[in-house]
Amino acid sequence: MPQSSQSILPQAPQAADPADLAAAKANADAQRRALSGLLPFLHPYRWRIAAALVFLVMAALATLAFPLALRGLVDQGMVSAQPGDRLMAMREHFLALFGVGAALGVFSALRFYTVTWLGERVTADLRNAVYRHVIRQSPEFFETTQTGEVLSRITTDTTVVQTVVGSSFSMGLRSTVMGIGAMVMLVATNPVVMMQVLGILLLVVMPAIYFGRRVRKLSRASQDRVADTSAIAAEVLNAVPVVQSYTQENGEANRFSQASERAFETARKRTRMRAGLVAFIITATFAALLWGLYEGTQAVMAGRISAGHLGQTVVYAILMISSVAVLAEVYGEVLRAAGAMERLMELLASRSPVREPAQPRALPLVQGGTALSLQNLQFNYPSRPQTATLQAFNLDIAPGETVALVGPSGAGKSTVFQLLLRFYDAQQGSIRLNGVDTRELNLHDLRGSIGLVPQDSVVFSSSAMENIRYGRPDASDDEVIAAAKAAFADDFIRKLPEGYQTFLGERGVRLSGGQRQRISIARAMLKNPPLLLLDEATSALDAESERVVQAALEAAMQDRTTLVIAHRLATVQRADRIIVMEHGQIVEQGTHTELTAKGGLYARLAALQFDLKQP
Ligand SMILES: Nc1ncnc2c1ncn2[C@@H]1O[C@H](COP(=O)(O)OP(=O)(O)OP(=O)(O)O)[C@@H](O)[C@H]1O
Repeated sequence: MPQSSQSILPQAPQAADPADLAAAKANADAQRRALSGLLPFLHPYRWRIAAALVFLVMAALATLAFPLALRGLVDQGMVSAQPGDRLMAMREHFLALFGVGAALGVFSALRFYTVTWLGERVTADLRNAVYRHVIRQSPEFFETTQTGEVLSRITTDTTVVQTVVGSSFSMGLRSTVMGIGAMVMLVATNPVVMMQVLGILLLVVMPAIYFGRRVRKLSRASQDRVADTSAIAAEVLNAVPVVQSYTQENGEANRFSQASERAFETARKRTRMRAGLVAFIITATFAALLWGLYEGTQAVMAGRISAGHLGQTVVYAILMISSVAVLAEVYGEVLRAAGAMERLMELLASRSPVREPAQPRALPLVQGGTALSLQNLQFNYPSRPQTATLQAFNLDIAPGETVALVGPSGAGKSTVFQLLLRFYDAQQGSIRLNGVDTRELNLHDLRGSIGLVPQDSVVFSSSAMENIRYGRPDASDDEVIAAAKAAFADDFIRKLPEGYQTFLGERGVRLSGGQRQRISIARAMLKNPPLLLLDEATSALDAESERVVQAALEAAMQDRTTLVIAHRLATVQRADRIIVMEHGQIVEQGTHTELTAKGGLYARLAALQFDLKQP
């Protein structure tokens, strides 16, 4: 877009504007903050970094020694009086040149290996840290951040950082060492040319810094657009059957390509900015070199310097100016990484609103289940602060009791589970497990004592054995099989092509709904928690599957406290107590018979849902 290049140039005269200065400072600060976020990741490898530096300096010194050896060859080797001596001297000089070349080769290889290793290592650590952090975030985080976006951050953003740590950074350092080395050599051999070259360098560096600000912003924007495309792809790829059944393939493909086009457009702007910079630097460098060569040849012809001296000066000047050119390029890359790092740091800085106590209390054990006490709960989801999802909610459950939660859709039944697991904290009131407030417990202890069988059974892309073992990773094969038997899953698992070792496909696509549920129930039974939360599925199971799933659930409820969001008549009838919820409140409670006799909401729901006649 024309405005991007035009908008930079007129900014210069306004630089004195305090708002502009403040913006520039904030920008530089953001850049520093983003990059300093890398330091903790580099720290463990400081000795490798030191080794890389040594290799780098050695390689740079070898490069710098090359013009010296060349000068020796030209001025001494070639101009010796005796032809025999000349041959000897030539051989020595060529040997010296070869030595320099070999040193350059070896040290460059060592530097390359060490630095690339660092890049890969630091990126892997960064990826792990971001993933480790994100996976601990509360559901609230995922309400605003799409999974595809997180994936893109973990993959593409870290790859940008990798380019810098594993390559640009070392290129930058090498160029700095070489640039300074060449400068020192130039000062020693030709101070006048040196001053002139320095002047030209200033001309090259200043616009680089100027362009850099925009490059970083555009880099961030470009990474954001790439993340948008990932977010769309992740969402749609998880729902391909729905997309196809609504024949929305074209629509979805277009939505994706629009997002990709936006990503391309931002990348194009960023690249054009950098291309402008490169054009400027190369032209300036060429002009400087040609001018230096012209001056040099004049000096040789006038006999003021030797041909070897000129050759040496020209090589140093090329080295120095090309170092600056590389540095400008590296600077662009570093800014790009700062853009990517900025977002990664934001992810790493996000704190879950569900805080763990500094001094957690131990969860006391109670025989036969967990005693639950929900007192005066008042809760609204953070994204809907005006709507109370639960209000004045009081519920006490004795150890071993089976309590069914029923009520119309949206009454807040699942919300009770969310609060029990402490995915959210209630604004008022308390939840106690065996007398201890859940906020005083370690999240690991709290959730470790609860088994959840969600409505949508989650099956991971691994074998049946591993899927069930997820409930207790240290369980033996026999224990897994016992849990599968208890959950009525053993039969169908054995009939799978490779029995317990059968790969179940991503999200368990190779299983039926009822089979997935039984895997999920077996997993919870293997965990053997004192408190079980069951969210019964209403999905259309055939009568046979329904019967086995029901049997599996009943087996799971033995010897523990169970809270079940009940949809099945059988569950409701067998529950010790039924809690009827409406608009986030308990409106009735009792047994099936009591509530049916009462003729209230439950009786109406039962008549509708369970096809019962109203009393
Ligand atoms: N993450 C969320 N953010 C905002 N509101 C939410 C969120 N999750 C649920 N709600 C709202 O809270 C209310 C209670 O939802 P909940 O899922 O607890 O109902 P439910 O009784 O389990 O319903 P169903 O039987 O349909 O599953 C609903 O109005 C729902 O729209």
